[in-house]
Amino acid sequence: SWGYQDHNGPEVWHELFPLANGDRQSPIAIKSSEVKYDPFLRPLSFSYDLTSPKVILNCGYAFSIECDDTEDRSVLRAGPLKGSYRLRQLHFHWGPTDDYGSEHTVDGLEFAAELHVVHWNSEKYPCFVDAAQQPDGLAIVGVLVKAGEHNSPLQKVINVLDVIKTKGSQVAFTNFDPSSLFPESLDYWTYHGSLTVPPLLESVIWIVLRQPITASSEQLATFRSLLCSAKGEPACCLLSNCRPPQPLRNRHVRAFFH
Ligand SMILES: CC(C)NC[C@H](O)COc1ccc(S(N)(=O)=O)cc1
Ligand SMILES: [Zn+2]
Repeated sequence: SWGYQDHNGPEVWHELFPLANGDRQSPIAIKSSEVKYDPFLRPLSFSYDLTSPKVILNCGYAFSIECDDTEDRSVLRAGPLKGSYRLRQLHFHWGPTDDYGSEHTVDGLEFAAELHVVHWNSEKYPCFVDAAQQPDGLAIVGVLVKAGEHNSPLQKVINVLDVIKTKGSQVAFTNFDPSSLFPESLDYWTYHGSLTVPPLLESVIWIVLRQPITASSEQLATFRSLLCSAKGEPACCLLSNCRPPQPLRNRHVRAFFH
């Protein structure tokens, strides 16, 4: 199936997933000189319940912290959004070295990694899978990660990665506040895009925070020690799981700040 190697990576995803060549694909290259300040955009408002996260899972193409989204306990509101979006999961993308690995880029700058905090429109749709089929179904907060200082809230996540080395493994993971990974400034850019992995559904209101967070080189190296192979298969390290920027086509990026 699809992955991030030459034979099954982003350059060939269109063979199985025609949306790969769609007109609202993600990620994109953000050019700060071409964004438009929108005075009608509001500050982001989120309220996360520490007990929403339940398990951390190696899904083969990343690791994700899966949350209990059976009720509105952890939600994202305001910003560019109409209504309330419920927290579903959070995960990271990274590269083979600290020199690149983010999915969104800013003025040609690639960051070492990128955090995605995934929410779905629980006011309009009954569940994540339905919402993921709708143009306003998902809201994903993207946080750029640059190599630098050790990140202590992130260390809580990194400490369990050795227990979920192989694809399909999972372990309990709770009492965690996803906003502990956010930078101090909630300034953001926003645009309409897609999932950045197959099925590449064009259902995402992207909210990319301007201020990166940091992680140490050692912390970033731990991401790359995860395996995309299952237990008993020949070991294959997940060295990179970032999709390159996609054509902007007929889209504008709006800024909350100016
Ligand atoms: C049935 C489909 C919707 N299943 C989707 C699957 O759970 C993966 O969900 C996701 C969710 C978010 C992202 S990203 N990188 O755009 O934030 C990628 C895949
Ligand atoms: Zn992602």
